[in-house]
Amino acid sequence: MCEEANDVEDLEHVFKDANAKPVKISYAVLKSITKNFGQVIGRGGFGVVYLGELRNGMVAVKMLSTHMDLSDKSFSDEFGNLIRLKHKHIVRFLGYCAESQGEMMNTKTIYSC
Ligand SMILES: Nc1ncnc2c1ncn2[C@@H]1O[C@H](COP(=O)(O)OP(=O)(O)OP(=O)(O)O)[C@@H](O)[C@H]1O
Repeated sequence: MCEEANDVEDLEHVFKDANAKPVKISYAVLKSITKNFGQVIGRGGFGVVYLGELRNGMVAVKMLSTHMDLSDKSFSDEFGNLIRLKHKHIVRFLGYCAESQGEMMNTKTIYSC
């Protein structure tokens, strides 16, 4: 359904092109732009939000809590809705990551700016 952003340049391309469609982002890219999830900018009902830095701007990276028992269907319904949202008063959804890796086992991440 989505193109893949496997390196930071791919994501920077999506960031600068307002008409670009949201992409599937690799966990390595999220880890890199958040400097290993080093700076928390907020906490919500479903998880923690981290600062991500691209060369052309800053983004918010929302990581869903591992304690949430979210089925794959609920997760894909959620990002399916976010992909369709487009409004001047709503932050743009750039993409999502659904990889389980190492210390982030079973974590699913949504990424927005
Ligand atoms: N795009 C963003 N830019 C800047 N700060 C953000 C952004 N998104 C989230 N934050 C920060 O992170 C906090 C938590 O965001 P989050 O979206 O998780 O909140 P929420 O409204 O509780 O959502 P939910 O209940 O869906 O988890 C916000 O209150 C804000 O401080």
